[in-house]
Amino acid sequence: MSAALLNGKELAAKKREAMKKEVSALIEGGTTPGLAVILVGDNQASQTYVRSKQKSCEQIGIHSVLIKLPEETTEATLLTEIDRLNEDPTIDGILVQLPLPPQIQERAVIEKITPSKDVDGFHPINIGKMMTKDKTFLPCTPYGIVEMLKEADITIGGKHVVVIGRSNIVGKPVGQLLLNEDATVTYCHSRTNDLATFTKQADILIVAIGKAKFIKASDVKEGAVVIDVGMNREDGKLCGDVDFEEVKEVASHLTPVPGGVGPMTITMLLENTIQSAKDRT
Ligand SMILES: Nc1nc(=O)c2c([nH]1)NC[C@@H]1CN(c3ccc(C(=O)N[C@@H](CCC(=O)O)C(=O)O)cc3)C=[N+]21
Repeated sequence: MSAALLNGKELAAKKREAMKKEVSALIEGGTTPGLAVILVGDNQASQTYVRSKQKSCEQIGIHSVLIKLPEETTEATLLTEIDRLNEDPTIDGILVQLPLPPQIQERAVIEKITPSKDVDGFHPINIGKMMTKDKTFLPCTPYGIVEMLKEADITIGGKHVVVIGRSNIVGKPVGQLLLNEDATVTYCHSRTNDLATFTKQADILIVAIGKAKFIKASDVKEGAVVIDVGMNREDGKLCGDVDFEEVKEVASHLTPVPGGVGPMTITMLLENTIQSAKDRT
């Protein structure tokens, strides 16, 4: 058996084509969506991601502003910068690239962003709204995963979803979003005993643990849908948390890395920014 690929790159391109038209119409009506990205320090991976976000904005006509701050920036300086952007009427979305240097508290920064411009969906108010299924900005990676499942006509309701990883940006919210879609959700993590017992029960397996090729064919039920959120660099090559060559023989659907979840993450960031511009009062 060979799994069907869940092609995130292709779906991202399709969605961005539609967004381009939407942005043109918004600009026509006098509203140019604007995204501000703040990058503190010169982490190599972060610079690459930020460049990719900017390029994507450009492609579809979103106005993007990059604010580069030095590694030694204090928390107070960053908070002041965020406040300025909170008040800036040309900015609909604010993204502070994570991780931050150790002298800056992530929590304080996320809470400083006004919830109506929190296009990452990381603010506790927006997390709360997601839990209660109120309208809000959904975190981009989980949102992108749900969009990919829907595009492939994969039923979520009633399915057993097993999530490996419990981060605030991927594991926890992706489980919550799929619960909102009536899945039965199990969370596993680094302290789970006998992990394979759980993974083998998954109809939909979401892997976000940050260990290259960690999930093998023997961990996966025949016909399962496998979503690989991993982004590991192995001698310059990008590689997921799933052993692709093995798992493609047992899964019914599988996301590649690169070209799977990653491009959808950025696409949903653009979507949230457009939504925010539409909500401008
Ligand atoms: N405030 C904040 N929001 C984020 O959304 C955020 C962040 N901080 N910090 C870092 C992570 C990581 N992240 C990625 C997004 C897209 C790809 C992506 O498009 N990857 C391509 C490959 C890229 C390559 O070749 O390096 C792919 O999977 O095909 C990867 C990683 C967003 N993050």
